[in-house]
Amino acid sequence: MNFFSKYILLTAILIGLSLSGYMGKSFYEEETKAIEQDFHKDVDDKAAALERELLLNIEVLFAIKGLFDSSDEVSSAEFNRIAQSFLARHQDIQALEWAPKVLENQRLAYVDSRRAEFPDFEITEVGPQGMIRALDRDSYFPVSYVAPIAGNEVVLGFDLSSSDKRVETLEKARDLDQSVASPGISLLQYHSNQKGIRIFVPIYTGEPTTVFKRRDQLRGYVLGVYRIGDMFDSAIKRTLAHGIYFSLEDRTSNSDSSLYSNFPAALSLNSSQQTFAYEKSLTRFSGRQWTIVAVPSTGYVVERRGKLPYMIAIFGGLFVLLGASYIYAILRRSELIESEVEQRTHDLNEAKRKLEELSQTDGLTKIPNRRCFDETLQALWQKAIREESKIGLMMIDIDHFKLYNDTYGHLAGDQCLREVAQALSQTLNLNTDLVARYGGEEFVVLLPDTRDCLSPAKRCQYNIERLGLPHNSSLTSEFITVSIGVASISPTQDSDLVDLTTQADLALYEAKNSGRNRVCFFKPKPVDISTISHKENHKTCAVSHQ
Ligand SMILES: Nc1nc2c(ncn2[C@@H]2O[C@H](COP(=O)(O)OP(=O)(O)OP(=O)(O)O)[C@@H](O)[C@H]2O)c(=O)[nH]1
Repeated sequence: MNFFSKYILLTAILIGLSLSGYMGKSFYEEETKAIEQDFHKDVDDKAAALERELLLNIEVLFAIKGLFDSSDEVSSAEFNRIAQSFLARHQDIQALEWAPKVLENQRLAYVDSRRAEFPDFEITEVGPQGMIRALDRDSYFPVSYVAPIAGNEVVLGFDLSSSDKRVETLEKARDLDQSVASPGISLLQYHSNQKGIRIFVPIYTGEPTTVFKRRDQLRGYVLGVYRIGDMFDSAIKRTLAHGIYFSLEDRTSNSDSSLYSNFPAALSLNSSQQTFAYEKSLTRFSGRQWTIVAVPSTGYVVERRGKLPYMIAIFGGLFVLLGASYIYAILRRSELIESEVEQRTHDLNEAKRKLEELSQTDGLTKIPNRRCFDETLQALWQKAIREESKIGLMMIDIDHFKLYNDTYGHLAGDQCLREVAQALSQTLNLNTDLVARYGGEEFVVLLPDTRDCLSPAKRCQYNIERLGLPHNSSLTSEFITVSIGVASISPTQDSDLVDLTTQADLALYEAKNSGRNRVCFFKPKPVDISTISHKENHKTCAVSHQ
């Protein structure tokens, strides 16, 4: 597999995996948004339920206010009767109370009148050691009626105006003629371990329309004490979703005050939960601004998480890897086929090369054959014409070879031919010269660009005789000898290639006729026969063309 294919495949895998991951992530984010919307809706539902609960509770106070508005003297029994009917339906009310305005000069008479019902009755306030008789002041707002009395006995006679902060709240309610809620308060004195709020509703004589008249005509306050935890729980029970952690904050003033929380003590929020954290402010009521802070539990999120994003990422990735494996297998297979084709082509080329070599080689002597000689001569001829160079040709014939065969046998004759061919090949420079078997016991040597053909011819004649191959029946020598005809030509466009072989042949003929074991050189015009002796017994002749 080449680098480019690998690079493309790897890039495709990376892109595929990234896309799968991206799609999985997109689905996951979409799912997160849907869960977030669900969560907001659930919290909004609960906030609305709490608002309804609060309104209902405030309505209870206005219903009791109606009782006081319709009568100047509401007895303890009347108050208890209506209060009990509300308490039966509102489980989150700690107490419903009536606190009339009592001036300092009315204190004794008032206390006496209340003692008719409660012998130990006293106007009280919180002292350093517990409840004490209220200190003297211009006016008091002692809790006269309490329903239910059980569990709330301690607040009977408690002067609401014994704390400056509370006085502030009372005066606000009085001046505005509205219900006003206190900040979160401890309900320990009511034997409750949760936080609560008091909501005060002012009661007047008649219907005062100005602040001054309200201050003047104030009769007292109807108040409700509410357990915030229970109120919150009963509101939550009316909605369906579970698994949400809530905390209720009073954000009326700048400093937050926690009124209620169902967060587990050791809860540490993970990043997913923090992502979903949501705050919902309730409609302002009785002068207070409450806010719900909500965080889903891990179960809430897990319950709503589907497996689709993971499936998309995992199966997408697997699909990409499978696809890539399939493509890899196909590429690998085509690569194997390609390499097989290459190997076969190589084998074919090798076989072809060998065939060509065989077709150019003589089977017996393993030197180039006649065909090779003809083709080489043809090529050299054209080259010599272009380069205006010479070509030399030797025709070498073993002397009395028939007699050799007859004497030593045909197989020995074959061996003799091999040795002569080898001697010729070793004598000449095969890088430039071509030694070939011309046929039978005849050899040719092509000498390209050679001015002196005679010297190599004589070397050949000498080296073959020097082989010392015995030839007892030879009429020329006791050893194998050769006759050599040499011709040399500078070819032109007008000259004929056959001329060279003819001339060499004529020279060979002359060598044979003039006694064998010699070199004859063809001369184109008559010349004097000159003898150039390499060794004394190596004869050379020249033959002129007639
Ligand atoms: N052993 C063997 N002999 C061959 C081969 N080719 C040709 N011959 C023999 O070579 C001999 C050539 O004989 P001739 O043409 O009469 O020539 P010669 O006997 O050498 O006589 P001159 O050439 O005149 O010296 C023949 O007897 C062929 O049979 C071959 O491949 N192997």
